[in-house]
Amino acid sequence: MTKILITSALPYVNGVKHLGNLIGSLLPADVHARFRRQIGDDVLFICATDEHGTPAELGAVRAGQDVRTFCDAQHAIQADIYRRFGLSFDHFGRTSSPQNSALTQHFYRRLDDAGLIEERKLPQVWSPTDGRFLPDRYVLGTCPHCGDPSARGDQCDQCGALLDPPELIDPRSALSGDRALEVRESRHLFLRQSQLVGALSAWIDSRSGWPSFVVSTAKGWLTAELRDRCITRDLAWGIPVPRQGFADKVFYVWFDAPIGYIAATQEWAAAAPGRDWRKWWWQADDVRYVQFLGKDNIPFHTVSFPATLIGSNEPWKSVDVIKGFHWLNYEGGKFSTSRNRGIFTDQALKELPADLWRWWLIANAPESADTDFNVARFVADVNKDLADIFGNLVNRIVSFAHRAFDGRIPEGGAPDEAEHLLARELEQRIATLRRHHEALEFRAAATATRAIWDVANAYLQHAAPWTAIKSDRLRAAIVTRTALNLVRTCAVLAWSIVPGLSENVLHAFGGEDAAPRWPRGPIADLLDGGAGTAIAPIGPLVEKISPERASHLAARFGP
Ligand SMILES: Nc1ncnc2c1ncn2[C@@H]1O[C@H](COP(=O)(O)OP(=O)(O)OP(=O)(O)O)[C@@H](O)[C@H]1O
Ligand SMILES: [Zn+2]
Repeated sequence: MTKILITSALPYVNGVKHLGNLIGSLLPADVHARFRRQIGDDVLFICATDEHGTPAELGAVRAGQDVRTFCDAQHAIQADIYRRFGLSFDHFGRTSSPQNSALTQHFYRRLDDAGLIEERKLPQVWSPTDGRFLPDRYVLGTCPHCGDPSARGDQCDQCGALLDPPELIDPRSALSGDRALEVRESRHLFLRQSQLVGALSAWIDSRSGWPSFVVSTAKGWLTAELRDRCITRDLAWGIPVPRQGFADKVFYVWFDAPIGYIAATQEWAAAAPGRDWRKWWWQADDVRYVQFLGKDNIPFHTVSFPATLIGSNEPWKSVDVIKGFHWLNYEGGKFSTSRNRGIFTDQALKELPADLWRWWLIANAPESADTDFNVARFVADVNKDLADIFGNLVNRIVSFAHRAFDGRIPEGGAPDEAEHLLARELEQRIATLRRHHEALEFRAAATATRAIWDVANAYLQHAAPWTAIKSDRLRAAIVTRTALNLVRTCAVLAWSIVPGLSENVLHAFGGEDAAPRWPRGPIADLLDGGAGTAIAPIGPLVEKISPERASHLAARFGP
């Protein structure tokens, strides 16, 4: 049994996430966690909302709430959506927890003791009207690189440039619109990442199994002149900086957010007796740690956070594998939260069951390149894969068993050549599927899952128990028994990707396992077993998306 720690990039607290966020981090992490539980590994799957920083403060201002109240509500909204999407976190925490505050201050002290923190004076934008410094997104203005007039102090969404507020042209306050801004000096703390280039390079070289673009992005940051990173901000909302002269400052959100993986594990441990977070994070050489994220998060997880962990000189667990994703784009353009472009997770669930989205996203995960979401393709793929192939398979054999065998797995008859062939083929295909899951190859895992459904359909079509029953009841019995077991096996194998659909099937077979076990032992025995088991009727497993509904989706979410 392997101990597997899985974390997904922390969704920012501000607002409902879109399908791009889902496939770029949360969903593949869930599929992997489920698969690992199925093969009997000891899994801990941790996530949290990332709650500090200026977008949360500004969101609260817009909502007319204090930041804590705003974050409480936003966290609850996201937690509910992820539960309905079937994301099986062991804990979904919050970076605004007391645990994260204590731990972030601990890391700061360790880094300071190691000589890796430096105080510097920085020019910062000050608003006389607001009576405060305006970091990051508190300043709006024109991008100095592309001239876009809607750039924010931390970033230009148009050209992607990372910015500092004083660089903006025609700057104004996001709070009051004040244009009479001044630049004043303010003291800040820097994490001296430049001192750690050697250690970070050696650390990256000691890892394996990362997608090549993750490695090259990480190395790109290390070979380029690695800049020391400012880890404090002139804000009120955030984790206080325990240092003289810093009473009105907090840590920068990107300093405390990844520490939140550990803090959320502490929250998990505090929630029930007998749980020990140290087993996962402290001298945890027996743990395999896999992180899931979208490509813009790579530098923070391959440079900044490891710098914090390594710089602390303590035996913290660092990530073994970083599974990065490219972008899921939407109908030829970008998903955009600020422009409300694309399909958002709450709307998706109002339209269709979670598993339809889960299936398509995993089958089309942007693993090796950016991928486009397109409503027409989505409808066609889901109808074919889930309704025509998987759903039809289940309905045909279960309803036949009810017509011909009283809704039970029939007894009698012996496996013939067709069943032997089927068992051999399945044995190989299950091994292939398992290899893809282990290698974090999600598209290939979906393809291999669908291929098994195809094999099952072909067997059923060819062995045709509805014909056999007219002349040879024993032959019809063995085919029905085989096909029912095959359907159950298909459901078990697909569970990590489409847990809701699979559980509908497994419950009909009387299965109640929290995580249905991956097939063990000879497949031939599995296919021949279970005689006498009653199977509850299953209605249509997947309702096909009708042309009317497809037009509605296209009209609502089209380009
Ligand atoms: N279009 C996308 N495709 C794949 N992954 C994405 C996409 N957009 C964001 N992500 C990933 O989603 C995760 C959560 O991101 P976060 O909540 O911080 O939103 P974000 O990066 O600000 O995205 P946006 O600005 O589009 O809302 C991150 O790992 C990020 O890389
Ligand atoms: Zn720009």
